[in-house]
Amino acid sequence: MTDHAPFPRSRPRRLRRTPALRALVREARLSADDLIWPVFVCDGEGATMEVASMPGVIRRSVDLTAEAAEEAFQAGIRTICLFPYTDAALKTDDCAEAWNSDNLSNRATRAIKAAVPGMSVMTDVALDPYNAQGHDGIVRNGVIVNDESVEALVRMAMAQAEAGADILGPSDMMDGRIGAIRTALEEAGMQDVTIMSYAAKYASAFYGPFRDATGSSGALTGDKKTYQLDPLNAEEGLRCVARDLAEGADMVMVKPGMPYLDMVRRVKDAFAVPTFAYQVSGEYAMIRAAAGNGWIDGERAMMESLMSFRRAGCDGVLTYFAPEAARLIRAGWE
Ligand SMILES: NCc1[nH]cc(CCC(=O)O)c1CC(=O)O
Repeated sequence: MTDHAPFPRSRPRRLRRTPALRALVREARLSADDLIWPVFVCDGEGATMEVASMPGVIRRSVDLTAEAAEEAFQAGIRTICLFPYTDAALKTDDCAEAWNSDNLSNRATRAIKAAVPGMSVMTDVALDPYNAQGHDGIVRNGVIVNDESVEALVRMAMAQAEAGADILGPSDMMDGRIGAIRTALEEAGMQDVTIMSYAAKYASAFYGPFRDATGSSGALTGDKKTYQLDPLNAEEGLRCVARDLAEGADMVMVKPGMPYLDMVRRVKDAFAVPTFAYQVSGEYAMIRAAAGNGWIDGERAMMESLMSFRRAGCDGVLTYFAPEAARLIRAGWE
């Protein structure tokens, strides 16, 4: 970096004086193209359910999800990510509902692709919505077994790809799943399906409201520390990113978002690949709760948080704020 001239030759405030000058030297931009909207899908028709710990977020039945996708598309959102709220009766130890071609997530994928062909659909590859044990992998005698879980994840991923998913998002953190899914896609002639790997995914308290939203918090026994990363480990996160890229991931993700922006920057600098972050449910809940209490300006805090992802090096962000932020961007937010 070049040294700047000493004061008063250098007066950095010169470039901050007017909106035009500030815009001229702005380094990063936030556009609706950078936003991926995670949505919760529930059973029924014309049905909505509120999520208590995520004010403003609702679960929608498949028909209303397709409608919401259409509206979001009008606002500029071009990728949507599906999470099913699965009936407890469909949760089993073998997680078979995960690869049912007519499960909620696959029905929603087809409905969205039919209603809004230009919308990219991303799906979640992990067994937790379908697992009686609430874990992302199959549990045998209290142990989350890796290789058997990977086989199940491959079946799940293939069902999602067949339903028309554009982006598969393995969020399970089992070893070897990216390679196994990539191989299966190639063998099935579905070589154009993309994979966004949840590569550096940490064992986080910030997922709490999400587990309520998908109904997996009740089922979960214990924690996810044997497969999700230790929050203190940065190098291990980088190794996971390297591994997932070597196995065939097209894009990688860091998760959660705001407490892990250092990881975003390190991943982007080290690998120079499409890099994403997930601003998770707990981050959303914090901003909403503080805003709801009048303690912060919710709109400005939302936009600033999203801009911080871009500054840190993210190509895009998964955020529950996506439609709201897209509308503000449309309206000329600076
Ligand atoms: N495979 C589970 C999954 N996929 C996305 C999230 C969290 C998203 C959020 O908190 O918004 C989780 C939760 C978890 O790992 O327990």
